[in-house]
Amino acid sequence: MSWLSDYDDPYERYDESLIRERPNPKANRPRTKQRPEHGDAHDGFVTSVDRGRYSVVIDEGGAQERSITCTRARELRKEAIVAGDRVDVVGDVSGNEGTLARIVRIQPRTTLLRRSADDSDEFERVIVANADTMLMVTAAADPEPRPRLIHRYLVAAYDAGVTPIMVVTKTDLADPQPLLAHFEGFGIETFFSTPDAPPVEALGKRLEGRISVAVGHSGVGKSTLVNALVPDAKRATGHVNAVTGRGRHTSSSTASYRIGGGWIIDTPGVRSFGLGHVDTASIIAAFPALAEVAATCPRGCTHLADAPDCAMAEAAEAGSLDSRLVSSMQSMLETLVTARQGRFDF
Ligand SMILES: Nc1nc2c(ncn2[C@@H]2O[C@H](COP(=O)(O)OP(=O)(O)OP(=O)(O)O)[C@@H](O)[C@H]2O)c(=O)[nH]1
Ligand SMILES: [Zn+2]
Repeated sequence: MSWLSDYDDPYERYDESLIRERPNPKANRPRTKQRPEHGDAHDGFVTSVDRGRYSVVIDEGGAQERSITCTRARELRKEAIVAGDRVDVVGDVSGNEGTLARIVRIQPRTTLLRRSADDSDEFERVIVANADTMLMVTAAADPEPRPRLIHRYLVAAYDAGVTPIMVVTKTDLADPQPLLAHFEGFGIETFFSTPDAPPVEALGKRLEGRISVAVGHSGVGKSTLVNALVPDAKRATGHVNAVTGRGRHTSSSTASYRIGGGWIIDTPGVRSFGLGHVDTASIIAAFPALAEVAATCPRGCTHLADAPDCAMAEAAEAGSLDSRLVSSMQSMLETLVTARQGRFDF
């Protein structure tokens, strides 16, 4: 069979029934059972996906760490395999020129970052698996910050159980505080970056050992930041790199960079974050204190600022909930509702 018939959308389609079944709402469990003949499989980490070919790192962190190219077993045809996935691999795992191994199993995921194609579309695509951190890059100016785009990132992160952290670049050009005021209630860990002082040390330490997914729209300085954090990342953009598999399709493919014992996954899949699939309750659940109060809201409460008898708003008023958290949440939910109504887009 030609590999062309195994073509993958880079943000592969995902069978929603899998999500409904998963016991842990923040992750999914692959359906495929490990077959006995794959007992000798190797552990791998998927760094990029390109047209049915997967770049997979074998012996991660070991003396023989290497990147190999894989295809996937026929029984996994309907499964989305994305950067960040940990997989079982069989076949020729030498990584020698021209060799091709085979992914036979997706290991259970801790998180799954998803998006829908657009805000009215409930069909989900998987972007990145197993990320524990979302590195949101935004500029204080040039381009103008887009608080509602950041709401989108946050919605996707909270929904997936991924911790968002923010890097505000270009603080040499403008005061970042007005932007940050939009999210102050969420208590997001924030770093600042200028060309003279990229937060290499502090951020490097924060990302050490993590799987981080980098998001940010064009021009905010994401590449500049990643290059500062990962000195050989630049080389990775110029030619096909052994670890990242990044090459010809630099602008349209996912790249994963080593940072300490962790990874930064930079993917174009997050440029547009359709929110059609997101359920309000799963975002509120990211804040247990909020979720507890929201459970006592009138049935079908939107929790928006104008919602009648919203327990969240009442608790903020009474001082039993952080009013900044409630107002940040109200404003983020407003973005979600507005987006769903098709009243704005990016
Ligand atoms: N003044 C200032 N300029 C910056 C800063 N960081 C990046 N830039 C400039 O902003 C421009 C865009 O930076 P990039 O790193 O290419 O931005 P990007 O987010 O990767 O954008 P794409 O490559 O389109 O995805 C470049 O001209 C950078 O030199 C900063 O902190 N301050
Ligand atoms: Zn409410």
